Amino acid sequence: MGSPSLLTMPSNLILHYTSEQIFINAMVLENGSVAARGKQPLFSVGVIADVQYADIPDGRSFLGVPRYYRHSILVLQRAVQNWKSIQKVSFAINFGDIVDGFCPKDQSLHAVKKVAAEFEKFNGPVYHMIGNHCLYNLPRKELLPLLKIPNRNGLAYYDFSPAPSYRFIVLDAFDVSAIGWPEDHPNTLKALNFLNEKNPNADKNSPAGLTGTERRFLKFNGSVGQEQMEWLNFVLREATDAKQSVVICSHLPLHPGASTTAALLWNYDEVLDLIHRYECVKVCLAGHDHKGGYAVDSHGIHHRVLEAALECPPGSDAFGYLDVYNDRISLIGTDRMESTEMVFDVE
Ligand SMILES: Nc1ccn([C@@H]2O[C@H](COP(=O)(O)O)[C@@H](O)[C@H]2O)c(=O)n1
Ligand SMILES: O=P(O)(O)OC[C@H](O)CO
Repeated sequence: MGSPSLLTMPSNLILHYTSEQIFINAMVLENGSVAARGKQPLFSVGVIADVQYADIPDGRSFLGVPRYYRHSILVLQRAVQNWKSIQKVSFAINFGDIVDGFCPKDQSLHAVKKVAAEFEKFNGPVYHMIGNHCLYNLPRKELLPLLKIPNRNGLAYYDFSPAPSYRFIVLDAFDVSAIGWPEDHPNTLKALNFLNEKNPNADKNSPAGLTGTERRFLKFNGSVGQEQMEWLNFVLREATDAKQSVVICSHLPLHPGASTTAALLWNYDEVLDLIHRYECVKVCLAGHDHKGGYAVDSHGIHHRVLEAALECPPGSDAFGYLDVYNDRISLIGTDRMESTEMVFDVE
């Protein structure tokens, strides 16, 4: 990138420009002072959710919403091209469910590798998280190395700091879950006991008879276990001490205002209680609830659930990128992914 130059044009606008980009950076007010305007982001991040690729004919969700299993990888390809064309996008986050549960099991490994290879065409790091559909296809011990997901004893939670003033936390929403662990694993047994207690239906994926937020007690969801909660508390304290703003990423949504109740993390309430003890969390991003959603909670935290790539009719798209500033994160969506401006207070 060339070194920035200063122009004045017209008389009250100050432009910084480089050979690659021109942006309005400040405006001279009538009293002669200079107001910051249209600042450059600290960094930008590509985002996509629920690709759910499978080499099978189009289908529908249980509720009848069309799903385009072969087209979704084309959406991912266009997302990667888009992120590559925007030079400021320095890394990307995939919000889980890269391959669909209907993928024939003898093709699972090939399908996961094929989607992972598309992400690798991006010229920067890609941070993945696991979703229920990933776990229908491959056990954790195969999946995590393929997606290069950092893990502790198979638990896929981690954090990273792309700039001194920011910390990203990736949760493992299927920590206590009836999918993905061996049948006799303590977390499988804990999850099955929990579902038996909370969901009276023979099909534990059915929310029939459950009301309000109880509808989340479904087998295709999961929860953050105790060890992960302790880690989350530790990272939030560290981020607070370092005066960092935190973005939490999870396949399962954390707030009922931003998601259908049937898609929520089982213990979303406990996670919210914990993050509300701190002031560092500014934005929570998720996938899983394909139609997408947005809400600001009682503590001013923005919850944005991303629209799914899987449900894009051929030729349409759902991906985006985040422009990250000190006091706001702008999601710039393409096509079916809505743009969202998330403004927050910083100390
Ligand atoms: N209202 C619903 C929604 C879902 N199910 C069950 O969940 C499975 C997965 O649903 P999809 O959203 O992926 O189509 C589905 O096969 C049903 O078993 C349900 O029972 N009631
Ligand atoms: O991505 P799926 O197929 O697990 O569906 C999740 C549901 O849409 C959540 O409401």
